[in-house]
Amino acid sequence: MNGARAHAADTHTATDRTRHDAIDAASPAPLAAHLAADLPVDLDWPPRPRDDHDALTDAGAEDDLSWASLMDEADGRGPLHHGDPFDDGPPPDDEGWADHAAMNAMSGADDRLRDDDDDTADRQADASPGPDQDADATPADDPFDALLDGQGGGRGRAPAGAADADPPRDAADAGSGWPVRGPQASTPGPGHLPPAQDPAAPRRAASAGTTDEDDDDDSPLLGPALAGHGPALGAEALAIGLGWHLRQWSLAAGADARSAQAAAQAGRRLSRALADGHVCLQLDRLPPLPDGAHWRDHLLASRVCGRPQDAATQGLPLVLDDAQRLYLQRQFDQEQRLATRLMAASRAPALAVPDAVAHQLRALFAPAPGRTAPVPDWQQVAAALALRQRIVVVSGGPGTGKTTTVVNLLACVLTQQPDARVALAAPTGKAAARMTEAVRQRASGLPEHLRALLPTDSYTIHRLLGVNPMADGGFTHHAGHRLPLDLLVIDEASMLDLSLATRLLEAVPESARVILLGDKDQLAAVDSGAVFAELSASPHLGAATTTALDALCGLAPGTIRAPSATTDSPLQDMAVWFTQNFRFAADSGIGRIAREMRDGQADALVDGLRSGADPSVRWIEDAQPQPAAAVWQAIEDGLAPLFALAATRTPDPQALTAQFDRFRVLCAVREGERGMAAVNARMTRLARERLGAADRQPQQAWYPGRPVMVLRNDPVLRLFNGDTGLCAPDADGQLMVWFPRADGQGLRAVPPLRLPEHQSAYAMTVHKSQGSEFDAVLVLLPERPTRVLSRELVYTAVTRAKRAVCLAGPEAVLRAAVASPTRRHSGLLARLREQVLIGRPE
Ligand SMILES: Nc1ncnc2c1ncn2[C@@H]1O[C@H](COP(=O)(O)OP(=O)(O)OP(=O)(O)O)[C@@H](O)[C@H]1O
Repeated sequence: MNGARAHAADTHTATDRTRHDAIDAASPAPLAAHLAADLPVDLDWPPRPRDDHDALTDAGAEDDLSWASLMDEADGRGPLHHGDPFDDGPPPDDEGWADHAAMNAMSGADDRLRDDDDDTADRQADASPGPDQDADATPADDPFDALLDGQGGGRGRAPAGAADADPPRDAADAGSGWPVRGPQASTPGPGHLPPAQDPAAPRRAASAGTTDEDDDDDSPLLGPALAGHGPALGAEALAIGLGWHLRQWSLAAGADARSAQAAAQAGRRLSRALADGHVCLQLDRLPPLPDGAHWRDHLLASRVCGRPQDAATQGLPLVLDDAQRLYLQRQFDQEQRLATRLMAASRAPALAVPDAVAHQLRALFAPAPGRTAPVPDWQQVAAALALRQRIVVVSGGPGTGKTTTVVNLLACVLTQQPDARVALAAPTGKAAARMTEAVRQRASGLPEHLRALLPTDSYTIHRLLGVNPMADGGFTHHAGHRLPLDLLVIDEASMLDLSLATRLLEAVPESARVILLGDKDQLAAVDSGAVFAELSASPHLGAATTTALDALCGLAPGTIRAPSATTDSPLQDMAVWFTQNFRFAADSGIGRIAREMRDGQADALVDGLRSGADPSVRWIEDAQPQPAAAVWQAIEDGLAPLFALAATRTPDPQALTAQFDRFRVLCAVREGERGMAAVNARMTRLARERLGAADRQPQQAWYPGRPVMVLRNDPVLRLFNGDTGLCAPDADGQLMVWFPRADGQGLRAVPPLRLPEHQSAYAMTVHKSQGSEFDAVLVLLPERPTRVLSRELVYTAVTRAKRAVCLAGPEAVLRAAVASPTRRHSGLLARLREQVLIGRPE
């Protein structure tokens, strides 16, 4: 996740472990004994890790669906006798089977695995410092020129045969030139965290003495049986576990064996679909059952699956709606709650806009002298809509003026109500900090008295809601205890998954305005759902609304005509699209390739890349398993200024951070020779060589200039999954890790030994880069098409770049990505339509 990964991973860890325990405790001994009698001997365990091309909901994925094969599949019976990580021994009794929390727990565990899928820590093999090959190398004057023209000249190449062994951390730290400040050594000062009580201490104590690499184990939920097997296997184990539990529950409830088996199979596929970001499983995309049997009939006979409209089946673990969508109860419930909340906002009467505010709206969006604004000005339309409506969704690519619009909207709202309680938030700390800074910059043209009223801080959504493991749903603020707000702006809202979007909107008072900003063409949330894309798919404005907006914006009647919707959504008067880019000219390199990717124009994209016509875009065609020398060179050139700064006597944290934000390697995948971990490992070696060359004795885990990304939320330290920091000495010469402050003003220091789980961050996955921007990026594609590659992924990657982008990979992989737009199965629109029927008078 997310981000998300922007999920409260720490919070979830505890919760999910509890749920997992509940599942284990729920195993019924009598059933297990009964099943043991007919266990197959040739079980597929451990299950085959799914290969890159396994489309989890692909109808053709498993076509041998004879009843015998269904019975024999590793749907639960296998793991029971082959070291099933879910089976902790003889189950105590069968009472727990009635507890469908166990099934929801599977869903929660899936959520966590999505997080791990993206977050699996760095298993880097650091190198001892090698011989000084090029100590005197000076970085290119402008690293991006070098990156783009490929004229790096071999600076700082890692020496062949450099050892890959990491020195033992403690020993190395003790003998190194850089002291590493631990929790006790920390002296509070400006920007330093106090040596506070640390609830995470027991967890860290448990891993005390481990190396960074040891810390990176990503399988706390699954236990030793799956350690090191990677997230695909973990997700598969969860799917198997869910199938197994459904089958047991179904049999225990008196269902016939075939229906129980169908429930197990469907549950297993549903679990995989959730792990792939879908909210539900489309039954009509599954291969037919043998003997002409219907999935639906068997599922409804399985006694673990109910229809939404049947009160008697409420509380069963599976829900099957009339359009063949199969859900876990939890996701169905969230979809229904979100639809209810959205429809309530949509039905609320429009807010009155006083004349003074309308006047201000026209003044703020007046074109600059000498310029003609497009008619209508969609920025103005969006702001006008947000003055009238409770929830507004603004979708636009980078640089289309979303922040500018919000600043002007805030100015209008604060004119009307100077004491309005306004909050800015985003799914990640980085995005939140960027928004604070962008709002500050865009507000420079506002009158001083309005500027003074603008928020000076942004929140991560978790911080806004208040992560609280003891509270209902894990947050302090929820439907029963709403946020004290009049207006909430959420940036990077495309990263919101169904669960977080539901909780967030439920926690906002119905009287408040919510503005969701994002880009519908970017990657959706790592977890289930694509709420932002679904809400922004329909930019339809009703006739009454366009009439009112024309008047508010001072336009002639009939001027505003919304684009046609791409879906038949019952929501209207909610979404606005921004298409004009004010940062890049329409024909600029980055803008052009982003548009071609978004629109699926692979031929034009490849032709443009090959031509090399635009100096801001570079293409390194590279189809080998190992990145080509030119790719490594481009990466080294991009990082050379950071290494050079880090090797100075007293590297300045602020300067290092600014330099680090200028260039990033974005990888589509984590593992493999072209994955994030491999790039991080190689760049770590290189960094150490450079520091060694500068006589900085960098054998330790912590060295100046080491960038790290936090992988687990730590509310006490106010560090969240995805936050990046840089290691640099403080005024006392102690190595600290420096993170941007939430208010975007400067940095704060955290002692390295207090950090929650983290990894080096020279390279990051594209998923993790959402919400961040860099001057230049190098996008490293894998050698073959993989399941994670999509149009949205490459679009998101290139739009992280502000000045220059370098794409490296095989043409076939790029084409395959552009030809693969993501579609997430969900029933949100169906739930919204149901709400329309519910609200319709008899
Ligand atoms: N209507 C406009 N006319 C001229 N320039 C504009 C207009 N709107 C925005 N800009 C400029 O375009 C740039 C990008 O604007 P802004 O930051 O608001 O876009 P954004 O969509 O929020 O971008 P990002 O998604 O990257 O944060 C800024 O320099 C801003 O001043």
